[in-house]
Amino acid sequence: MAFAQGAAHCGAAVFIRSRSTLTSAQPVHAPVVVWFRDDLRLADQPALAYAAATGRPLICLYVHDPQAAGERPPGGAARWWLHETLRALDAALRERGGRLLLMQGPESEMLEACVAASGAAGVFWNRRYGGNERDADARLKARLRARGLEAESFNGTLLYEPWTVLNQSGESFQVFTAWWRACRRAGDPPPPLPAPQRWNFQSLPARLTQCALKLDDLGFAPHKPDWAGGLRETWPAGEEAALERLSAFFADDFEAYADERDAPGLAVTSRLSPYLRVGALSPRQVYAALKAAQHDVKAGSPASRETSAEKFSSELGWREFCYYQRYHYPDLAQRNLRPAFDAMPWRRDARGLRAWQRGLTGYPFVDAGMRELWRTGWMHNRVRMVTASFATKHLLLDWRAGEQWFWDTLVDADPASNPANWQWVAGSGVDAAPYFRIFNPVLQGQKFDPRGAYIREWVPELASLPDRLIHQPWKASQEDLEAAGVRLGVDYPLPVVEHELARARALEAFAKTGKARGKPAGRGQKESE
Ligand SMILES: Cc1cc2nc3c(=O)[nH]c(=O)nc-3n(C[C@H](O)[C@H](O)[C@H](O)COP(=O)(O)OP(=O)(O)OC[C@H]3O[C@@H](n4cnc5c(N)ncnc54)[C@H](O)[C@@H]3O)c2cc1C
Repeated sequence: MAFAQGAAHCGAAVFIRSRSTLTSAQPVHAPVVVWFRDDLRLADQPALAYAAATGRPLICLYVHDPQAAGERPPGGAARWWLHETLRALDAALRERGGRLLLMQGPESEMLEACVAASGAAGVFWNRRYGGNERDADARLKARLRARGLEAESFNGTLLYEPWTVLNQSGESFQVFTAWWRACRRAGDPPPPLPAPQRWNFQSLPARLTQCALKLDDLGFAPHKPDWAGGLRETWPAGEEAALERLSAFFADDFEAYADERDAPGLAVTSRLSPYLRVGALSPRQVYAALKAAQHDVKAGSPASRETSAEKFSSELGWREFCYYQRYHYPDLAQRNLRPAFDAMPWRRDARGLRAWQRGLTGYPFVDAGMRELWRTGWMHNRVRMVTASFATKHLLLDWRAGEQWFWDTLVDADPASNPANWQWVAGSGVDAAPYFRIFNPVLQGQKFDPRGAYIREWVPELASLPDRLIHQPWKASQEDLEAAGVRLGVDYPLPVVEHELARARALEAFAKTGKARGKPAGRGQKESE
């Protein structure tokens, strides 16, 4: 903490000393600043491409602001992932003769300090979509422009800007299918931009290097204890790793995607979400790869390619729709989008919450998911739905409690996709699953993991149970349990709640919310900065 304060102070001092240079005309050799945020890559990075095209020397900046624009700071797993991705970006820039300048402190103060100390002629960034972030970016852009600097923002995160797709009344869409159809009618997004061919970096003045931090100083990586072993084994970081994952998915798994994407034990989904989250990869790059695969005869039969392409592009669509919601409902992570849910009698159940978090609910499919999450920082989508349903319906926990746990433990924890999906599962969101659709965790497991491969991997204490019992060990006879070496209630818990009772309790609670189904109230349509 002392270090952070020191860095902030250092930045402010530089800013004040150099303020006068900002008002004069910028000399031709003045550098430009690329402010990296959720776009930690070199290719299809519109702000970087624009900056490089000016021909001016580049300063590549990343600012860690623990309270960035009043938004929620990243959770533990996301911080580790950010650390690794920043390291990879810095290495990529160094290979090209530059570096990533790291600063810590209030972000607009740090940015203006960087501008002042370097005499920069312009600042370029890709947009963010949180309400506070957009307001902060708009203010910053106005301040920089008022001082005669060029300040420009770009779309580096989405296929379709959220204010461009509205219904016939000029309002935001509430239903995914109608919204996605409208997006598709708008045509394909532009193709991805290549990484700059020529690199010209500004050598950093001493005033700036004094304020620069080392990556380890940000404190993103765990030390004592180092709990990130499972994350490290699972996720190679950076743009190169992201592009490899992208190619591997389309070469190996794409054809099976439509049929097998719901089976967590088969691992055919792309696993691109962590890379998309930090922008090591852009959605336009993914979309372009999808289009190429659709026409690639090596990617399977035409029919399977078509259905896989349809499914996969609609999943990318869901990502976009989550951002659309974040844009139109800036308090997506805090407020029930359907006000009727304000009357929901959520339970305060610390024991239940803890059992769920630790993967000890007694429902093997749920527990496998929660343990996969804890170990790898990721969970398969089907299992995310089942575990979130279990938390909000079987345990009647407020969706915000579950969302917060995912926020802390997911490497892909996303300010749009996480709350939007939690509200979808809970029933409180836009175009949400009806609350009365309550997943049966046993049937879900039997359907999507029929041989129990996924459970055997993540709940090894049950590995020797036969397939017919692995989803419901409480139905096993004493003989079966002994043969499998399981002592129920000792090696593995009995269910924390009985399914039918939990279901009835959830429906009764839901009835208390009344039938009111108000239209979610959003904020006006205004472009992002
Ligand atoms: C309760 C819950 C919480 C979630 N939290 C997050 C989160 O914090 N961050 C996150 O990226 N995703 C989240 N998701 C969505 C989804 O589970 C993940 O995006 C997906 O599992 C990532 O795996 P993949 O890359 O292999 O997906 P694929 O099936 O290969 O899909 C390709 C891409 O499409 C996007 N996508 C797929 N499904 C969804 C979806 N339902 N919503 C939004 N985008 C989607 C992702 O960017 C994904 O990488 C959540 C889902 C649920 C049910």
